[in-house]
Amino acid sequence: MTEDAARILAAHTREVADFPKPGVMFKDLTPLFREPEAFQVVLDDIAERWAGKVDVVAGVEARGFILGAPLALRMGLGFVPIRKAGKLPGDTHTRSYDLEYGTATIEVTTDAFTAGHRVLLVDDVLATGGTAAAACDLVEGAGAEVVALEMLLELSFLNGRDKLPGREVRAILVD
Ligand SMILES: O=P(O)(O)OC[C@H]1O[C@H](OP(=O)(O)OP(=O)(O)O)[C@H](O)[C@@H]1O
Ligand SMILES: Nc1ncnc2[nH]cnc12
Repeated sequence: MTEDAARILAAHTREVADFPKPGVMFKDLTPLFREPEAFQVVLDDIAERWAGKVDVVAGVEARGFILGAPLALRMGLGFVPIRKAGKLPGDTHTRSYDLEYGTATIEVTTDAFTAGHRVLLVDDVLATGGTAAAACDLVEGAGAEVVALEMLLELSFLNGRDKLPGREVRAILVD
């Protein structure tokens, strides 16, 4: 990420202690999402990095949608929603995983990806890495290739990258 984009991202992150559970320091990116000029700088940074190198953008519910859909449009690509369990109609692939503050199951429809498609996977925060690892598994189980992950923020003390060996992960490291 360019220094400009990283500075803007840091300036538009709000920290909320003890949310959603005691002991968790929540990194809230809604200040970024509600400032169009700042959000555009971050989207442009990601779009320029991956232009011509990916075929589709996928994002994880819910905050990955806020980032992924405008990014995909900006890149002239389609967007695939990876949703929490029970929300998508028809046949789905499913994965369950542990979160910093609970457990979750995510799904994608079996017709979402074309075999061999190069996927850019996006979300707002990499914490334990459970969501990202499960999402990679889903995409690749569906026959597509995860080219890289754009996560905006990475919580350094949770070592989420350990669950993503060999993956290209772009994110700003935060405490
Ligand atoms: O690295 P992990 O420990 O897996 O955590 C990261 C995930 O947690 C948050 O989503 P959350 O599940 O809270 O759902 P939301 O987007 O609906 O708020 C965040 O947006 C990531 O998807
Ligand atoms: N501490 C945190 N802040 C924001 N999103 C998260 N997702 C998982 N852990 C999180």
